[in-house]
Amino acid sequence: MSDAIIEATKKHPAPEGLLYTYGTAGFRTKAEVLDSVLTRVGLIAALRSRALKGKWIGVMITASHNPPEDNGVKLVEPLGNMLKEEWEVLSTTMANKATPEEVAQYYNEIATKYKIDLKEPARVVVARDTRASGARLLGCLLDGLKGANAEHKDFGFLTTPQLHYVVRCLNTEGTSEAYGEPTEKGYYEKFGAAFKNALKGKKPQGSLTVDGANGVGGPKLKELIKYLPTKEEGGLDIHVVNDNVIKPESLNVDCGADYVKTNQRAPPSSKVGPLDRCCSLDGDADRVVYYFKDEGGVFRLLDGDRIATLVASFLGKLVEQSGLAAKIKIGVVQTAYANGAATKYVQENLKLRVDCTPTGVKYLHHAAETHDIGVYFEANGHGTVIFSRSTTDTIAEHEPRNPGQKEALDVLRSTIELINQAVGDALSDLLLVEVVLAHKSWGPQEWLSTYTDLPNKLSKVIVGDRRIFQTTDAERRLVKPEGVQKKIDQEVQKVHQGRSFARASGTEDAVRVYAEALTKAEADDLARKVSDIVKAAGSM
Ligand SMILES: CC(=O)N[C@H]1[C@@H](OP(=O)(O)O)O[C@H](CO)[C@@H](O)[C@@H]1O
Ligand SMILES: [Mg+2]
Repeated sequence: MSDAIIEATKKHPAPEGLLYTYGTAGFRTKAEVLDSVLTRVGLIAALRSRALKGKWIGVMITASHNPPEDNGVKLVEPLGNMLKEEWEVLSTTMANKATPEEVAQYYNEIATKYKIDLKEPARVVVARDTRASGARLLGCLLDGLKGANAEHKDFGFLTTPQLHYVVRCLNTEGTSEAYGEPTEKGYYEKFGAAFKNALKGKKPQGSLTVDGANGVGGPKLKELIKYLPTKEEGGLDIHVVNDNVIKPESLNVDCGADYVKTNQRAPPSSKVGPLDRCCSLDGDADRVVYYFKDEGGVFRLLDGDRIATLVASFLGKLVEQSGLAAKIKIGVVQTAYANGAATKYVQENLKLRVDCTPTGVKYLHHAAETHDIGVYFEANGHGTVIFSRSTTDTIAEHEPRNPGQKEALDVLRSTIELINQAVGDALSDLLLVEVVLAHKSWGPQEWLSTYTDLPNKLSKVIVGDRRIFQTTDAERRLVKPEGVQKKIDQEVQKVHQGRSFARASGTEDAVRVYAEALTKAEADDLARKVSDIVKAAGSM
């Protein structure tokens, strides 16, 4: 075995002087320096599968919303969750081993430490987004899998959530927890049918224009549309734009969820009329944000916070109408980037509990698991809803007492089917939003009117070493460098309804500064002041 591993690793030598980290979203950097990482990720995936007695492990090659020249890779656990943290550390160490011999030695060390039987089968399922470098990197990964004598299935192009779906299906096939058919077609069939059932005869109003960020989401959505009821059948009128995957250099350029959320504007190519619903996916279709032009022609954003509040209120009502309010409690999980107005709305109007976690889906997902129904979304549009096992059982077994309860219960059950519980999924999320809007007979303006966002600003500050910025309280306060938080507090107090925090990014070499206040001018000014404080502290 060691010889095969040495051979595979030799084919893709690690560039000198680079340090790789398995961060919040796996390994992610310029594609040209990722070959060696992919081969080693293949080895880790094989070990992880063997450690779990041959369960299927997923490997997704993507750099999400990053520019076209970047790429990345992340591992998926058997039920579609993010990689266990302990294994993130092993992956980082493996990626940074200098020589093929050291790689092979470390492979064996991991096997010894975790008592992994190297004769166990290893099963790995692979997919990628539409980046030009994907094919080459896939080759590097397959070399690693071959070196570790792992069996693999290559699904070609998939969205990240589709891969998570397939992994979960493969590992639950034939059990009482079976999630669906472990194929791309199975995904479309499952979510297509759930959409139709969850609509329950309600007809979506108007049309929806979906910006595919020129990534894998566009063509996959077009495929999904074939499984949805047509407009004539009472379905949704969907238009897909920015779906040019033939030109991978256009990926995420002047389009996509990150562009819209960060710039707080529609893609320049957008041509829709007032009150037309639009949404943008990111490069691997695990994020979605909605927006529209109001009657005065002003751009209005409906971000992840909005999706969370919309969905939480809908589910809350269904639970109540089904007669289950006493048994099932809903919680909402946010990060510090959630708009203060959204947090207040959930607590005061929806009367639901809000938890705040550090940035990164794994933290949100984990916190959401403590609720009967956990609704979690990052403000940037990444999120989903998860139902505890006992909640799913309660809903499945509940006997409705009257036609009203039955009606609500039917919708609730189909809605559960419509949600990709493995991971935040832009395609499933957008169908969910459409179902909720159809049931409420709401257009985007009604959705927007639920509360008013506080004006806000997100900035990036480049510093010498971002690791000196250490936080507490779900990243809302700095503990180091000393004295910096006090200076931030002083600035926050000077503006109306001010809130601001600074934290080191987990995916970029920068410190992010967020500020919100009663007026846009105050929010911008606060962001500038706090950025100056961070810059000064970072250059000491
Ligand atoms: C403010 C922001 O949007 N941060 C993003 C970004 O994390 P940073 O650690 O802030 O770089 O990338 C993460 C991975 O995609 C995503 O989970 C998170 O929401
Ligand atoms: Mg993404």
